Amino acid sequence: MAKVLVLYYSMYGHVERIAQALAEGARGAGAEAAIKRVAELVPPEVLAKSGAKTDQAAPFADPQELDQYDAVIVGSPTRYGRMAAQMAQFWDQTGGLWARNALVGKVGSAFTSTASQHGGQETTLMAIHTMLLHHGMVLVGLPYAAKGQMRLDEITGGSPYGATTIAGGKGERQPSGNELELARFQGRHVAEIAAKLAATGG
Ligand SMILES: Cc1cc2nc3c(=O)[nH]c(=O)nc-3n(C[C@H](O)[C@H](O)[C@H](O)COP(=O)(O)O)c2cc1C
Repeated sequence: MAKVLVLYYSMYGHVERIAQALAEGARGAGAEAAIKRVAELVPPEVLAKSGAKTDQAAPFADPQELDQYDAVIVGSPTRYGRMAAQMAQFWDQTGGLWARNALVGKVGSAFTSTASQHGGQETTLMAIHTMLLHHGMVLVGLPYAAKGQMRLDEITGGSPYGATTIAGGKGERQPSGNELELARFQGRHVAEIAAKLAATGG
């Protein structure tokens, strides 16, 4: 059974919801899936003023635990077309893992949320991919076999690089059924590939 970590940062809950769907998908493929988040860097009074969702059930991850998983799926809201500082700061503490090649050959995957439809989802996903490649991870995206990403009858996230959602300028839009289904597909796909790699000792 593959061990999958869905590792996320979410200020307003959109990325958190996609993280849950990814874990559901991974569990559906027989994996053991944990959902954890990274530490907040914004002061509590600023968070309160900005209406942040502070009640998130996921425990905080320790950067040193990443080598315990067969796959790590990394999600961050898009900030100026790249990942949030909270997520980058977490990975900036993984130099020791990098130095001993601890994540080489494990599966890495990415997901994100933007306010606007064309607000930089792919650049964020690929920035996460770059980071995962530096660790020697094997990238898994969201194949077009997940047909929901071709939909044109409604506004939808989802790209071959990973699951996404569109939150709206005030965070008023929640992940749609289609976006959650795409995230479940990605979670299943990651778990299946991680299980195959683990079975071959990869
Ligand atoms: C500093 C900052 C920069 C942002 N940059 C972008 C951006 O480049 N493109 C975009 O569409 N949304 C941008 N947003 C909106 C966030 O992506 C949005 O709040 C997030 O996707 C919601 O996800 P969450 O609920 O998981 O926090 C930005 C938000 C902040 C606070």
